[in-house]
Amino acid sequence: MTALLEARGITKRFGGLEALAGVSLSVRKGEIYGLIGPNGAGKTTFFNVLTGFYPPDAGEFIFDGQRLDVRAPHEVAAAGIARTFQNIRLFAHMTALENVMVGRHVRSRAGVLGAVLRDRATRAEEAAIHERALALLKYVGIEHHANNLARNLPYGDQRKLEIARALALEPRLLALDEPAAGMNATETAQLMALLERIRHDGVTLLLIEHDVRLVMGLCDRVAVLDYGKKIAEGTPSEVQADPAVIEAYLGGSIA
Ligand SMILES: Nc1ncnc2c1ncn2[C@@H]1O[C@H](COP(=O)(O)OP(=O)(O)OP(=O)(O)O)[C@@H](O)[C@H]1O
Repeated sequence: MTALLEARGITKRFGGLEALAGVSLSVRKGEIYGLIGPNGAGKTTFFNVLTGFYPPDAGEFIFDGQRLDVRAPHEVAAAGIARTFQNIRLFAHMTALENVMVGRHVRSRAGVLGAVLRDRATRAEEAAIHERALALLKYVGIEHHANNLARNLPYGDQRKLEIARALALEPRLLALDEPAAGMNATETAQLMALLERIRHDGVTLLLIEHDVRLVMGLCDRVAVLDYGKKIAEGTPSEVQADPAVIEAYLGGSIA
């Protein structure tokens, strides 16, 4: 399998703190790749550097064979990478449907002028965006919430809505920061089925997750970060048995 995303020596410092110390890893096309590690290990920082929130102090990302040169978060979306956040970031006062339509507009061709003039081509594009947004809500299983305000959705459904909005960008890589956080067992099981389906439909997944059952049950490979360094990489069972990993998790088993 070829690499979709390669991180080469990614380093990020905050003052004297090295949050990422030369992290290299490679996510293959079509796999579900987990990024795990204790609190403060640098996982979210890795996502933030990947998605243009912070520039790296050293290192580079190669995406689908090309150097990823992003200076702002919207550029990474155009390159084919979408993400969700640890703390849900939805437009709380917009409906579920509108939240997904906003994501979709990044891919629209009408632009600002078209939106102002609202010519026939623009109206046709709007209708298509509306259709597609509805289809995405259905895909993640929350079409019944289309006209409800995002903030009124149950927590697990807000997480699914975030995923629908990210999918509206038609990413080749979907980066999920703790997608199961705050979910109960039923919601987590539904989420796992959804993530499998997304992968099956051709999107590569990179996810940060603390839920061990989800990581072990879903990921093809995982990398373990500890104090900004990659200390292990392999299949979930390989990593689980790695002494350095057990040590990083304070001497306990991570299962
Ligand atoms: N903007 C920032 N300014 C200063 N320090 C930061 C910043 N962002 C992250 N850090 C620090 O970098 C380190 C790595 O943080 P990060 O959030 O990436 O860890 P994490 O592995 O995602 O942890 P968690 O599992 O708790 O979310 C931490 O020590 C954190 O305090």
